[in-house]
Amino acid sequence: MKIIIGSKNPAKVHAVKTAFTGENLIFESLNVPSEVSEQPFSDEETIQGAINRANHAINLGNGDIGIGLEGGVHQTKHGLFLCNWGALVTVGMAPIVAGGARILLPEEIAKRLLNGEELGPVMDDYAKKKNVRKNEGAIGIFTNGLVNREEMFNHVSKMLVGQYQYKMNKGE
Ligand SMILES: O=P(O)(O)OP(=O)(O)OP(=O)(O)OC[C@H]1O[C@@H](n2cnc3c(O)ncnc32)[C@H](O)[C@@H]1O
Repeated sequence: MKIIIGSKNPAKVHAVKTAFTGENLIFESLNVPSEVSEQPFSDEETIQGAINRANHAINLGNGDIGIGLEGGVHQTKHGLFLCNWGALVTVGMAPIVAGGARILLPEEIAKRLLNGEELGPVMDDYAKKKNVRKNEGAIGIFTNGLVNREEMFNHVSKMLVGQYQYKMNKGE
């Protein structure tokens, strides 16, 4: 089975690879467009980005399964939350979607995003590190390393694969 991952971000690629079990699995990772804003600003937009990435991945890579993972933020009356979504697409099935754990972003980060900055560079600046988005992620920084981005996306990926297996077993 050929699984195409719609990103070359190592935190995402490792997260997907370790979510699948079984034999004869071939993985390929491709940079594909999300066709949403560089910084998605709602659950709706972030889900759409994940689905778009999954669709582009399966088509471009000529795979059996396409996976898209997308990071964004979502405004609530309690503040701006980090949100992450994943989508799995395969022929003959509606897209399967799953969401990741979410945490409230500090006010100083939220302000910068509301002023149009992107979370990736803002996190590097805030944490005085390079490529936070490819490593522990904002979730890793703000949970003191207890939950990192790969782990969070691995949970999302397992929820995608598990739902896919359930539907396949039921013959849906
Ligand atoms: O290489 P790709 O797959 O594009 O990965 P990405 O991290 O750049 O892209 P996402 O679409 O997942 O995230 C959208 C934006 O939010 C940033 N972002 C999202 N979650 C983040 C996190 O946990 N830590 C740091 N930046 C994050 C990210 O860097 C982008 O600027």
